[in-house]
Amino acid sequence: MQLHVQGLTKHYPGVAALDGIDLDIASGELVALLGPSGSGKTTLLRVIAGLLHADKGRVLFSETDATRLSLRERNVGFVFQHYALFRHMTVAENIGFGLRSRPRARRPDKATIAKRVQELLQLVQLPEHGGRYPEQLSGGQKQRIALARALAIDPSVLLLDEPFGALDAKVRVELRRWLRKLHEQTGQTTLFVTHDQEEALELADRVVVMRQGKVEQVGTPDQIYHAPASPYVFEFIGRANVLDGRVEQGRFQSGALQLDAAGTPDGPARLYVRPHDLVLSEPGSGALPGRVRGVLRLGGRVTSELEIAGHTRLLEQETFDAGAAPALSVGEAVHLRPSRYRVFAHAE
Ligand SMILES: Nc1ncnc2c1ncn2[C@@H]1O[C@H](COP(=O)(O)OP(=O)(O)OP(=O)(O)O)[C@@H](O)[C@H]1O
Repeated sequence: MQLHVQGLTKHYPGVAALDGIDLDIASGELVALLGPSGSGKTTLLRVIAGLLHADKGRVLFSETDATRLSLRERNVGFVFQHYALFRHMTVAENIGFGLRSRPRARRPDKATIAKRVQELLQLVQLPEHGGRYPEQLSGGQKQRIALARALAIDPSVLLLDEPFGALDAKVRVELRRWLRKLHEQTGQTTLFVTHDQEEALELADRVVVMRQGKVEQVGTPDQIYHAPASPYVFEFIGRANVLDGRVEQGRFQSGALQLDAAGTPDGPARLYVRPHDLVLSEPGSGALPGRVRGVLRLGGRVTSELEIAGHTRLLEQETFDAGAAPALSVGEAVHLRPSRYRVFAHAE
């Protein structure tokens, strides 16, 4: 099932939670909605689910206009961070709930429901847990059961709102890999809300970066990370070194540094470089002279904090291979060049 969102707008007093959102999700895609707190992720998910009505705009499931349909009619599956399982029901009863509560004409018989529940328990890799009660499960197991419950109704789309947000870091990482595998098995069109960049980049086919009720960029994890469309995306997605300068006739200049910046208009500009895209180079090659302020080793990663001469900003250099890391020492003079970078015009 495809999902289309057209011109969705939702205002609360003094805030545009959604400000003209357009989005097209292909059938079978796993898309992450990524943005800081308050950017409108949950509001968008709730409007798609039919839990909340937008002021303007449309939601379509393939060709069907779902804008006026109720939650039940939309037949979406959702899992929220705190959408607890029914405590008084066993795991199996929880999973079968959506099917049991269908109108009589569309309700499968008991044996069919039991078979479907068992299939789903297998799918979420908890085949022996059907008779347990939610309180007898770990946090991660509860969310896997919540996912099984959401899948039981063969939903048109699966909507997940920070489903692993309440779990500790190690379990989160395990579950996100598990979810990716599960998605490959089910092929279910899925929209996944997170404010964790790593989670979005690792899990999703495409990432939608949101900012103040608007879509800032849509792209594959690679595009979002390596070709961010704006300074906002660059700084939100990973670590960034920022250097002020100017673009003149398609070249970015900052002190001795000169780089190609074709496509960026002449005038004040900013250079954005990921810490691992900064490399040591020979002096006199138009590279930036700097001095080592500190060296931090964390496992196999060495992060060097460098002060660039003539600039107050600190740049960092890191390598993931400690063995190959140049042995920088504090106070040492170095020269640096970005191997990969983006230049954006910057209003002074
Ligand atoms: N019921 C409401 N009444 C008033 N303002 C609201 C309401 N719900 C959301 N908002 C506002 O709308 C904006 C978007 O909120 P939303 O919960 O969608 O953001 P979010 O990106 O999901 O944030 P978080 O990651 O913190 O959940 C915020 O500024 C929020 O304060």
